[in-house]
Amino acid sequence: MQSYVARVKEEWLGLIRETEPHIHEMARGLGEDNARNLSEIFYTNILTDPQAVDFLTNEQVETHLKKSLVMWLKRVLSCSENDVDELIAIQQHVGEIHARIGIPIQLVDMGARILKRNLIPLIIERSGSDSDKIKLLSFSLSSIDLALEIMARTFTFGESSSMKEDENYRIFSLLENAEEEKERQLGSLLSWEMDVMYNVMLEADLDSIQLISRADFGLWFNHKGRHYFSGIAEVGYIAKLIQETDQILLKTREASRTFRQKNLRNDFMLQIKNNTTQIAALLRGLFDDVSKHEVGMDVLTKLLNRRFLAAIFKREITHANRSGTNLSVLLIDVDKFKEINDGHGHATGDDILRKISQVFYDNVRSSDYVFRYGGDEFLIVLTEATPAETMHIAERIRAKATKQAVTTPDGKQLTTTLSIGAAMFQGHPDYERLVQAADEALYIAKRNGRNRAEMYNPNNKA
Ligand SMILES: Nc1nc2c(ncn2[C@@H]2O[C@H](COP(=O)(O)OP(=O)(O)OP(=O)(O)O)[C@@H](O)[C@H]2O)c(=O)[nH]1
Repeated sequence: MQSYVARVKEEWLGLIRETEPHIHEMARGLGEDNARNLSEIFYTNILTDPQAVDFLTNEQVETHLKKSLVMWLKRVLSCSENDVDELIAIQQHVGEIHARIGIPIQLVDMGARILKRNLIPLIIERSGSDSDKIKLLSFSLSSIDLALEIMARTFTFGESSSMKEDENYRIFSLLENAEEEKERQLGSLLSWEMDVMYNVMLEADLDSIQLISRADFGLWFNHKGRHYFSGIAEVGYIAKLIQETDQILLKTREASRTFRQKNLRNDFMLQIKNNTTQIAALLRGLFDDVSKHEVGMDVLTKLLNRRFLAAIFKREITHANRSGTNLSVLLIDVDKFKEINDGHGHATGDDILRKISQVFYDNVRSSDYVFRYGGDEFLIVLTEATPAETMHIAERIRAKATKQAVTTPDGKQLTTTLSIGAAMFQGHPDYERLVQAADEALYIAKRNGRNRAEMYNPNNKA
């Protein structure tokens, strides 16, 4: 990304330098005179697309987005050498937001097309010589393309990492049923082994024995298992054993179509048994060792790791928008936690974090999500709770947490308090807005004396 930014900056500077000053003036005028109108046309068109409606509400468009597009157009068209760094940063920021919200790239492409198509007649209509108009057209379209390209680059960059987190979350959810999955796969491996044994004992044709890589277990392992546990050495050993087992089977098949010789039969069965036993042991180890926290849980508190925030919010925001149900967050901070650490040691601090994490966990429903957000900060996503219910849960958590005592190294009982900021989802597709609102409410809770919960109120700014 870094080298791309350096390259694109040079290109943008080149475009500005090679454009004559009076064309710059014309472009600035073009933006000043038409940005508002273009923004109207842009959103009228975009909102006819059902895909766009999932991401944009009319209210957002009216209150924020139209204005932002006006600003964007004016800035891109009047860009001077001194503005390039800032403009690149803006495009990257917008690209990041698009990725976070999960706007489909084809929607962005459609928007670009609408803008350019509507810009061309406006240039033709302007006063000036034909040659100047061609230069203006070239400068305007190139500037817009540069801006959109940076946006798209950042978008794809962000998208691929957010897709990775989606995938991690999927794997994490799957491993929540690890016990079940383990038993199923061990069963599947055993069933293949039994199949081989029966065939051998019945002196059946060896061709009727399926290769392990083609059997249910092998297919599961190659398509799913190896990805669930990717990066762990045992995965490689299992893959090798599967290959080796197939080799044994193929070689024996060649040597003898049936097992008339008893010693050949015994050798073969022993080798197969030996390999499947090893595979089973390795697989059992993999499932047992990869405890949840390594995949998605915070090690200390066993709560969700914040890297799943985006994946979970994306799903829950889509759900809330589609079904019109409530979505809310609580941002929780332990009061004066530094004093606890400093006064009683880090281990006591850790004990407190563990205890209150349990309170969070015990006081939300199973459809809610509890994240460790930072050191002594926690974030709870509440599904389908009204503002009153959200505050009720916040209050219950606050009250219960104050009753949690831990024993300090000098034998004293130590309790703590929490400050909580709550916010209700208002329809903005970018979850960071919601978290920011909760953060403002948390700030107010701290300012109003700590050990309290506050609901975000746009009229009561921090
Ligand atoms: N024991 C322990 N401490 C941690 C952990 N992570 C972060 N911290 C500490 O948490 C403290 C957080 O303190 P601050 O956020 O500065 O504020 P505070 O003392 O809670 O004060 P207020 O938030 O203003 O009430 C810092 O001292 C961190 O070192 C952890 O995993 N274990």
